[in-house]
Amino acid sequence: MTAKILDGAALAQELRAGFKLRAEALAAQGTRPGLAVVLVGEDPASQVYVRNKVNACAQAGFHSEKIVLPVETTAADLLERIAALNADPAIHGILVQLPLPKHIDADAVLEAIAPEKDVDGFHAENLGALTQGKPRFIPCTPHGVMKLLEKGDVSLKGQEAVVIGRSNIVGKPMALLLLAAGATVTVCHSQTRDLAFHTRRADILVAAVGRPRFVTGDMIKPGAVVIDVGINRVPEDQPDAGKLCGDVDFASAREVASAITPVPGGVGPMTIAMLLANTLLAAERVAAARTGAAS
Ligand SMILES: Nc1nc2c(c(=O)[nH]1)N[C@@H](CN(C=O)c1ccc(C(=O)N[C@@H](CCC(=O)O)C(=O)O)cc1)CN2
Repeated sequence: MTAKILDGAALAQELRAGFKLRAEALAAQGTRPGLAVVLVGEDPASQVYVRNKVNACAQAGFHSEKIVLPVETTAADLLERIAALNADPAIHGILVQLPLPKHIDADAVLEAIAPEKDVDGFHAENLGALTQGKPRFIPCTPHGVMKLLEKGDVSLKGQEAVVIGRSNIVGKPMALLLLAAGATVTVCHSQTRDLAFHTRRADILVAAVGRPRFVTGDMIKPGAVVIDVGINRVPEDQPDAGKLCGDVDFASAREVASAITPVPGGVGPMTIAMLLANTLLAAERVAAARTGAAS
C-alpha cells in the first residue's frame, strides 16, 4: 500500500484565501484583524516561524506587529509588553513565540495574555474551556490536524487514536479534540512501556515526539492514518542530513499507512492557517460585541 498524502500546504492555501475574504468584509465594517507576534531571542527556527506568521497576516490583509526582544529581556519587561498589547484595540490576537529563553517562566507569560486575545489557546482558562468541550480558541496545531483529517474524510467515531506526546501545545489538546470527535484516545509519552504495542493498535496515529524519524513503518497498523507533527533536522549520519524531517520515518510509514502527512508541507502550514483563523475569530467577536450582534 502507498499512502495517500494529506497535503497541508494546499489546504492551508485554500483556507487562507477564505480568511482573506472574511477579513476584507470585516475591514469594510471598520475592523481590520490585528495580530501581535512576540519573539524573545534569536532562535533561528523561531525567527522563520515568526516571519512566516507575519507574512501570512499581510497576505490575508490582517494588521500585524512583530515585536522582537533581546534574549536578555526580563520576565517583567515581557509582561509589561503584554499588558500594553492587552490594552491595544488594534490588536485582537497576541502570540508569544515558544520556546522562551530559560530564565523566563513561560506559564506566567501565557497567563498574562488576555484570554480573549489568546489566539494560541494556551491560557489556562482557554485550555479549561477546551477540556469542557466549550472552546474559545482551539490551539493551532491540533486544530490544523483536525482540519486535515476532515479534508481527508477520515472518520473518527469509535476509532482507536494514539497520540505520542503530552505537551500543552500539541499532545493534550490533540487528545481532547480526538476524544470530542468520538475516538478512543491513548496518550503515550517518554515513560510509556512498549510504545509499539500502542502505536500498532492505532487507526489514527499522531506523532508529536520531537525525535527525527522516530516512528517507523513496523510500528504502524496497516491502513492507519498517520499524522506527523514533528519538525526536525535529519541527523548527520543519515541520508539527506540537515534537511527537514518529521517524527515519522516517511519512507517506511507510507508503505503501511493509508494516509500520511508529509514534512514539510503537512501539519506546519496548517498551524499558521489556524492562527489566522483564531485571529479572525477574535476580531469578529470584538466587532460583533461593538455592534451588539451575537457571535
Ligand atoms: N506560540 C507558539 N509557539 C510555537 C508553536 C505555536 O503553535 N505557538 N508551534 C511550534 C512552531 N510553529 C509555530 O509557531 C510552527 C512550526 C512549523 C511551521 C511550518 O510551517 N513548517 C513548515 C516548514 C518550515 C521550515 O522551513 O522550517 C512545514 O512543516 O512545511 C509553522 C509553525 C513551536 N512554537
